[in-house]
Amino acid sequence: MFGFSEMQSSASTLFSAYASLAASMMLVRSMANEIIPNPVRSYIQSAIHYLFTPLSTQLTVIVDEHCGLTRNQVYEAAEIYLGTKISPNAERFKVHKTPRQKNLNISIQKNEEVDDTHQNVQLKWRFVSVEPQDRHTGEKRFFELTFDKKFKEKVLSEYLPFVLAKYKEIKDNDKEVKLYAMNCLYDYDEGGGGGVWGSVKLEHPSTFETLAMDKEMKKAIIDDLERFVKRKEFYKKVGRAWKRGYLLYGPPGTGKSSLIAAMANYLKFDIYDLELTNLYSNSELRRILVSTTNRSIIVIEDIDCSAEMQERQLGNDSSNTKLTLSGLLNFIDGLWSSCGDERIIVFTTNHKDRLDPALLRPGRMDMHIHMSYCTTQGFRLLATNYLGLGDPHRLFGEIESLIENVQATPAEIAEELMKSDDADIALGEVVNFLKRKKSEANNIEEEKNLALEAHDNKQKKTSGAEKEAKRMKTEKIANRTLRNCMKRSTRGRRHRMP
Ligand SMILES: Nc1ncnc2c1ncn2[C@@H]1O[C@H](COP(=O)(O)OP(=O)(O)OP(=O)(O)O)[C@@H](O)[C@H]1O
Ligand SMILES: [Mg+2]
Repeated sequence: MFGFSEMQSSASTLFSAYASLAASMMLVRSMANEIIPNPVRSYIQSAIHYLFTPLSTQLTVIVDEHCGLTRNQVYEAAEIYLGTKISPNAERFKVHKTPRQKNLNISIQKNEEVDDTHQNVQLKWRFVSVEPQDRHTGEKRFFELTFDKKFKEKVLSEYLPFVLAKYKEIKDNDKEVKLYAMNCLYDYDEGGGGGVWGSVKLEHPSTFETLAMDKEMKKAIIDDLERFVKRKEFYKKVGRAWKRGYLLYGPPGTGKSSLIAAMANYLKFDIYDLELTNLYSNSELRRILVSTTNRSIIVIEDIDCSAEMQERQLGNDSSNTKLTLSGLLNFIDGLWSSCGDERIIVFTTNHKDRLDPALLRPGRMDMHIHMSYCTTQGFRLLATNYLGLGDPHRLFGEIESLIENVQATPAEIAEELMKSDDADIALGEVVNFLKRKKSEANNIEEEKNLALEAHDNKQKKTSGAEKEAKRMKTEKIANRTLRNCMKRSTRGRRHRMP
């Protein structure tokens, strides 16, 4: 057993040992502080810290709201994307909408967390907002994305691009398609056009579902559009401007303008309606085209009527002071592509045969689309759309056999179908209309035949003497032309003689 005095002495020994150890430690530390330079010291400290801290398997990526002065796209994408991932158990979230947006936007609250899974990778997002430190700094907002370290590559190369693509999809869905026109009283504050163009919301309800046209042609157009929007890299690789040209031709009322609206609604591209008759020079045309935005359809309706533009001259002959077809073709051929991407150019005409051959040259307009008179297939689609018919109606057979022999446009058929909600009445109107049209066509044909017959008879009556006089007159003219040509060529040779 230890007595009290023994215990006292051992405690004091212990204390003095501790005191001397502490003193030597302090000495060593102050010596180390003096001998070992600062950077080496902090390296040793962090190495010791690393050795004694349990290894974390988690990695956190910070997605700041801004990168420099511009907004970080990944942040914007995360904000919108996470709105679609809010769990049903969430107790709070934010909702907002601007006048130009179609749908409500949902986003997460400060310090809220959202779990996500992508190809078996578990991810946790957290929205952090730091209050401003002083008057000069704003609120700092960012997302933290945490996941297992071993998926770092997968998250960076697959998951985040996936979030960006989803964001684009959501934005595109929310986008309002606009129709821009020049020198009109539309809203000029909408941006996109630098004051040259005014815009209104495109209210045209036409879609590929409502469009009556050859099924295969319709599919070919949709496939072509889809291929076009997906091929950014391809166009870059082959050094071509990322644009596509369509020529739509056919009689009035066959759906050319409706097809353009369907394309715009399908791709969510804005339409720029370019009225060439309002333009007077190539430089004006260039200015107008440069101020159109990406992801748009530039439309020139009735291009055959615009062909006269070649005649319109202003001032002298230099290429910029008059508007020419070649000026327009230069832009189409990609000279202006450096200031735009993802453009579609559409020309429409009622008379393909009247177009300048330069417009029809291969490679200029990528697709020539014929919008034809209503076919039986087209009629079925219109009847289904307008009357909501599920099964074939008893009048279909009669209408279809009439349609095969009459040139009626989808616009005309649609007008008849609109006359009543009652299928029997509306389809009866279609039958009457087609019959009327057929008899009109027969009458015209008859009149034409009669006129031809009369002409033939007149020809036959022309006497032999008259024929001989005509022949001699033609021969005289031919001889005179030949003499003139010979005179000119002799004169030309004389000039060139040394
Ligand atoms: N192929 C079609 N499918 C569905 N509806 C059509 C079709 N063609 C015409 N229509 C109907 O007729 C209306 C007029 O057609 P649209 O303006 O598209 O014809 P267009 O070919 O552009 O005529 P134009 O040569 O006179 O400009 C459309 O609003 C639509 O209701
Ligand atoms: Mg039209």
